[in-house]
Amino acid sequence: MTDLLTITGLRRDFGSLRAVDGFDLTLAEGDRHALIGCNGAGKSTVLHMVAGAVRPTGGRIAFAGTDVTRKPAHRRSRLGIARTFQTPAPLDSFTCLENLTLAARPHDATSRWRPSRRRAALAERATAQLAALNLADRADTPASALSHGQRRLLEIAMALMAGPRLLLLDEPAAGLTDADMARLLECLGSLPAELTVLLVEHHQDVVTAIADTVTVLHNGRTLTSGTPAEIAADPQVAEVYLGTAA
Ligand SMILES: Nc1ncnc2c1ncn2[C@@H]1O[C@H](COP(=O)(O)OP(=O)(O)OP(=O)(O)O)[C@@H](O)[C@H]1O
Repeated sequence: MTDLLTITGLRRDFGSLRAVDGFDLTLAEGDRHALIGCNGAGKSTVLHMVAGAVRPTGGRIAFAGTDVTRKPAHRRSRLGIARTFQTPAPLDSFTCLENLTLAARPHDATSRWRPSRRRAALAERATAQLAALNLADRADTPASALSHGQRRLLEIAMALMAGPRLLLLDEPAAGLTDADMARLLECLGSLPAELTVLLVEHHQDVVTAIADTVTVLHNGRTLTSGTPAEIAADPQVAEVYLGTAA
């Protein structure tokens, strides 16, 4: 497998606070990696820097052989990086189908087609994406009428409409009911094998189900990394979560 994402010495200061302090990570095509750690460890800041929403203070991010450290979010998105947010962000007054076709527009490879053919092709892809996430019966429902769990799934579907190579998921399981969690796990379990996923998540069940490898962040630095089973058995990690680590 070739490396898709290489993060080297990544740093971010907010005033005098060093939120991310020399973070390294390499992901190959198809890797499923989780970032875990206590509140304020720096997980979301790493994700924001990979997405291009927060500018690093130092370090380098390379994606598919291109240095993207200073590239704006929309350029990274065109290169194949898609993300979801801690709070789902679909457009409330638009239907699920409309949200999906809008999400695909900037990445639409059919732009030279006649408008009617183009619309039909996009709608077909969007319908297939909704079906893949068990939302087929919600195609014409406004996003505002969805449950919190369905909005999370819709947001993932929107990210997938861009045809990404790297999917960044920021706490996809936050606030979900058990039933919604089961749907989310099903959805994440059926993502294309070649799609690389970098996940920030507090729910251990989700991390164990999705991730092959895990990095534990503590005070902006990597405390340790390993398989979910290795991390679950690591006493250092337990210390961090119990608040007894330095
Ligand atoms: N825009 C910002 N301005 C100032 N400080 C920030 C900003 N964003 C994050 N921080 C600080 O940086 C540190 C890391 O925050 P971050 O959100 O990355 O942590 P996290 O590990 O994702 O936490 P959580 O699990 O609570 O989401 C925290 O101390 C946070 O308060």
